[in-house]
Amino acid sequence: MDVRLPDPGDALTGVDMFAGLEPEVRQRVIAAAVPRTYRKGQLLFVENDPGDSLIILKRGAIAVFRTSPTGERAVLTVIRPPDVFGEVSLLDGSARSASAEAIEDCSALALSRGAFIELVHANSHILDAVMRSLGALIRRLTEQNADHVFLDLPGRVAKTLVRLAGDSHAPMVTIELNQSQLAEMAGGSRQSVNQAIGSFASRGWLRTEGRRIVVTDLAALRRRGGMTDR
Ligand SMILES: Nc1ncnc2c1ncn2[C@@H]1O[C@@H]2COP(=O)(O)O[C@H]2[C@H]1O
Repeated sequence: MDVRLPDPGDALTGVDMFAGLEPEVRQRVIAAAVPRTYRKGQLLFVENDPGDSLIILKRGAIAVFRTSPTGERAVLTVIRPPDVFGEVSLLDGSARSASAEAIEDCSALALSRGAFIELVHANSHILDAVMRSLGALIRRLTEQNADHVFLDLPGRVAKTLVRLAGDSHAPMVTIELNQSQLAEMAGGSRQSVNQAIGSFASRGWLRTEGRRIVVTDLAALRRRGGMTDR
């Protein structure tokens, strides 16, 4: 009997930017990329560093953040695999637009600027995907701007939690993020974010378990974050 095993995939499986590549080009990307590991708490780069590589995250989680002159952090996003980041400085040849820190132990592949630019020029699929990823970044920035104008802090906390829960349809979703990281993402003080979390917990929308937040009513958080129900 002919038994078909599931396709084990490769290092680029699931990464939108490299989807639809011919196998030969795909192999060239993998061959050009250098494996990297980052320990939890390790800084990958800080804003204004020269942008020398694109990072393809295979395992772990990375916080992308900016730091104010007084040292406060604003987390712009948390990258989880399979995803790519660090493309902005490679494309415009400028310095890193934000800093990146491993918030879990990570493994990744780093593609040098030269290899990335060569692939973008040689391959219309990659060019399309790069444009899609820049479009997505611009939409995200527009939404973040609007949230800061139109939502109060509990609304931003609710929306941040929904975003972190991803596309889950499960009745309960566990988010591995402590309250300071959540405050950095929602753009508020720890104290006011704690108050918002306490009020959501008292309504039965979530519960906290140490460094985790277990969301029990995603629909209620979606409504509080001004998001339309699916
Ligand atoms: N506001 C943001 N939201 C999501 N990702 C971002 C944001 N700003 C920067 N990044 C990512 O963080 C990276 C920092 O390095 P680069 O500027 O090379 O490329 C950047 C993007 O990949």
